[in-house]
Amino acid sequence: MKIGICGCAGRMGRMLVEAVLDGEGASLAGGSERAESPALGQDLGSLIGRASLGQFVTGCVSGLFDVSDAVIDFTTPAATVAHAALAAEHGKVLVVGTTGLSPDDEAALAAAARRTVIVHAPNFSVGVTLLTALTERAAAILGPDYDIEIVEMHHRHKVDAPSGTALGLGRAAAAGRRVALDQVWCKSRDGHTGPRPAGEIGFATLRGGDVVGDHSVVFAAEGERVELTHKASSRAVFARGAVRAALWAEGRAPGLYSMRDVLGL
Ligand SMILES: NC(=O)C1=CN([C@@H]2O[C@H](COP(=O)(O)OP(=O)(O)OC[C@H]3O[C@@H](n4cnc5c(N)ncnc54)[C@H](OP(=O)(O)O)[C@@H]3O)[C@@H](O)[C@H]2O)C=CC1
Ligand SMILES: O=C(O)C1=N[C@H](C(=O)O)C[C@H](O)C1
Repeated sequence: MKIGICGCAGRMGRMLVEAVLDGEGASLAGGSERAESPALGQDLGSLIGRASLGQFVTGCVSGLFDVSDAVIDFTTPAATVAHAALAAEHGKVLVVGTTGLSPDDEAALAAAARRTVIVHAPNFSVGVTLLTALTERAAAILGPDYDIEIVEMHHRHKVDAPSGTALGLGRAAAAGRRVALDQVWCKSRDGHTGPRPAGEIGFATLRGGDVVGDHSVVFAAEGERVELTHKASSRAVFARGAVRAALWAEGRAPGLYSMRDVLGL
């Protein structure tokens, strides 16, 4: 499968170029950056510290879709929405890792997924996908006596909060309790908050240094506490998962799929 990478010069973009080059069944179709990017014209091999590939960072994303069977996009919400429309137009698989999408952005992805295959996940690691499934089950089993708090820490460059993964874990916990997350969430606390309302799902966000991505789901009751934790120490786990999702997507019916679909969880 020929795979193109949008945002190929970014932290994840470079990991994705490596994962495609090293992935069985995958070959690199090319990589794009925004039209004004200083990375345009750079060799994709040199970009990741390997031998030259004779393939260069392009600003023509439509051309990238032309030469790809699947495109992987870890960029920004605005870019992802534009790429979803292009994927639908070209009938190509799109794998989206971008987080911080607004409800309108999510709706745009869902609309594009009526015409093509889109796999969208806030976290493509196998470990977090399992953690998400476990969180849903734990929330259902433990019930309302256990207060749910989700704690995440990421590197100082991260621009969205809470992380997409934290929100995904919150959604899973809410599903386990058969409630809608946006009816019960508390995304941050400050000042005289009063006691914790029953049924709330709380979030705490830490930022600093080079932390790749830590997530914990805490179930706290009177007399005991259960904590489920995942720590990523390399972005390679996200990149390998995204390539796995692209290969899985080949030949599927149009629709919006998740990493849980890819892993059958
Ligand atoms: N789902 C998952 O498993 C994971 C998701 N993420 C998410 O992926 C996203 C990217 O993260 P990260 O790599 O750290 O961020 P970076 O800022 O390092 O990379 C984003 C890249 O996208 C580029 N870009 C912006 N607009 C466009 C465009 N229109 N076309 C092509 N490229 C564009 C940026 O260029 P420029 O800097 O010039 O604007 C940059 O090179 C974030 O939303 C993050 O939360 C991260 C890790 C795992
Ligand atoms: O921005 C990041 O780096 C990450 N973002 C994703 C998120 O928002 O959950 C996934 C991962 O934890 C790294």
